[in-house]
Amino acid sequence: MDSPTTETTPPPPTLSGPFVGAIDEGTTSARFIIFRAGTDEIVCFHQIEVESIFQKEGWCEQDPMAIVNTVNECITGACKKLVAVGGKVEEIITIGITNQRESTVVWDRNSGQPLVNAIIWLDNRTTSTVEELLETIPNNARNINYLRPLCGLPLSPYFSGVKLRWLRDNVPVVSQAMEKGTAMFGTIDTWLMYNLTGGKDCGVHKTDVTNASRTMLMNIETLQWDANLLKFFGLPKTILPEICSSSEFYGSIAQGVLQGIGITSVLGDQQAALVGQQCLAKGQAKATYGTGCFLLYNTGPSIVHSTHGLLTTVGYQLGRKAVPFYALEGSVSIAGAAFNWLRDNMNLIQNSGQIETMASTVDNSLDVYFVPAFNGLYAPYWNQDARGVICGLSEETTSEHIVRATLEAVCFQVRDILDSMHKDCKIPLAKLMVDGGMTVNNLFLQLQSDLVGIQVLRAKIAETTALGAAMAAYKAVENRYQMEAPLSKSGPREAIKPSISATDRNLRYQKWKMAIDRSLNWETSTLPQGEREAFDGA
Ligand SMILES: Nc1ncnc2c1ncn2[C@@H]1O[C@H](COP(=O)(O)OP(=O)(O)O)[C@@H](O)[C@H]1O
Ligand SMILES: O=P(O)(O)OC[C@H](O)CO
Repeated sequence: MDSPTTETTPPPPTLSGPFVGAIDEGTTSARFIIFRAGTDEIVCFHQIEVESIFQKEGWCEQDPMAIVNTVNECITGACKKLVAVGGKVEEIITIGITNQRESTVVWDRNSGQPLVNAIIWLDNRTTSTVEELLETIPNNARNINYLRPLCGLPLSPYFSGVKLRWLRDNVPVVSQAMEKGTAMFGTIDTWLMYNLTGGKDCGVHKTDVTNASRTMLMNIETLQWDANLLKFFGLPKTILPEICSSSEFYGSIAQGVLQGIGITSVLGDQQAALVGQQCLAKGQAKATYGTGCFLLYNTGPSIVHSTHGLLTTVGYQLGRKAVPFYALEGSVSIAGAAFNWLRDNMNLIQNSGQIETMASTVDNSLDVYFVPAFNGLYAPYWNQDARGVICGLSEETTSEHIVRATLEAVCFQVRDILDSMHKDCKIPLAKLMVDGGMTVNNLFLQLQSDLVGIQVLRAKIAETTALGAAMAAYKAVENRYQMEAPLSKSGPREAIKPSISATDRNLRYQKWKMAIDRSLNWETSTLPQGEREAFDGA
């Protein structure tokens, strides 16, 4: 007789660790991504958009508590997904943080509550602060590069020190707290870490060298807060976090699903992408295309001071005793953000999925050039008074041409930066590693390769920023981990090669430069004297 069969439910799936988590708090969205440790394999992730608040023209803020709550929701969401695919949260051995840089938070030491909304890096309210600071430069020099030898950066509304000075001058609750010693300052990494490690009760107040290098307050050589820079900006040292390396133990998570797990890396998002792209040797470069676009060129342990409008920044320092690696950076403030504008303000597109389809229906941009200098132009121009222009419109121009010209605008801005990098470093780049939200767009990558005339190599995973933070976090807990070793078994990166002639490329670039000329100094431009008088008299 056959033995009776018993109905059994299949065992739940199992997925063994160890895992490493990475918080990626970007300008547009926050995400928590869980990787299999030491690889680029994403086990699961959870992503939520973060709302920006535009109170006045040129202002851009976010609610600091909303940032913390969104990150906590992402952590909870991703951990649930981990369990659903058979993994165990206890096997997450460590986590890293990567973040939108320069965005500035000030909070109260006693309550742990923010004193104002976070001023986001894109925010342009501080143009007048820059003007006032320029007036204080000796010999009436008004030189935006005056502080470069100390901090590697030009004076610009972009950086946290300028935003902090604006808060000191314009928000009494902040200036009073600074005077009383109850104010605490942090970029988004610091604010998140403070909250994750216990807030007002026991939250740690730390940052890493990459984020600190974007404040204009850190000395680029000593990697410590600089007394002369603090004096220039009129800011007290008591508000500043402790500067640490990018890969070490910062503190443990105080509550929630990850309670007790250590935070062992912090990197600004662009530096994290440099690590995630494994651009770990001098001479390697990457471009990340998200809200903005940022090209980082690894200059190894040497500090290269740009004479062509690039920034000198810390690339990473992977351990307390590790040698810091530096980078030259070309920053473009409006890249993917130009498509948000086409969608939200112009109604030219409904979603980002349409961009490639629309731009592909036309063979070229019909000589339309779009300079999206909404908040001035960053590298290499550093012209805070530039404003956006669209040139070359004709009766034949359609939405499709404008969408295509918007893609090309990002490509031309990258050409501007590559030209500066070539001048500063002398060696032309043979290829460019690319990543970020815009790189899902195949047409865009072809245009990028065509308009700069070099090979473009698409990253194997889109989340290189989070990957860089995960790699640095794992390095802090696993001595044997080699960051240069292959991360995955999948084949080589996809290479996109130029398909237009150098003559065509250069002609189009000259037209771009003409469009740039029309956008520069727009905000402060006035009519020539004679014409103004005629107008006033009319
Ligand atoms: N297919 C696409 N073509 C062009 N741009 C895109 C496409 N998909 C997304 N984007 C742009 O990429 C940006 C989002 O990229 P992401 O890397 O997530 O940004 P961030 O890290 O700044 O939050 C948005 O500004 C969006 O407009
Ligand atoms: O939000 P992203 O990815 O465009 O990055 C923002 C930069 O860190 C600003 O410097």
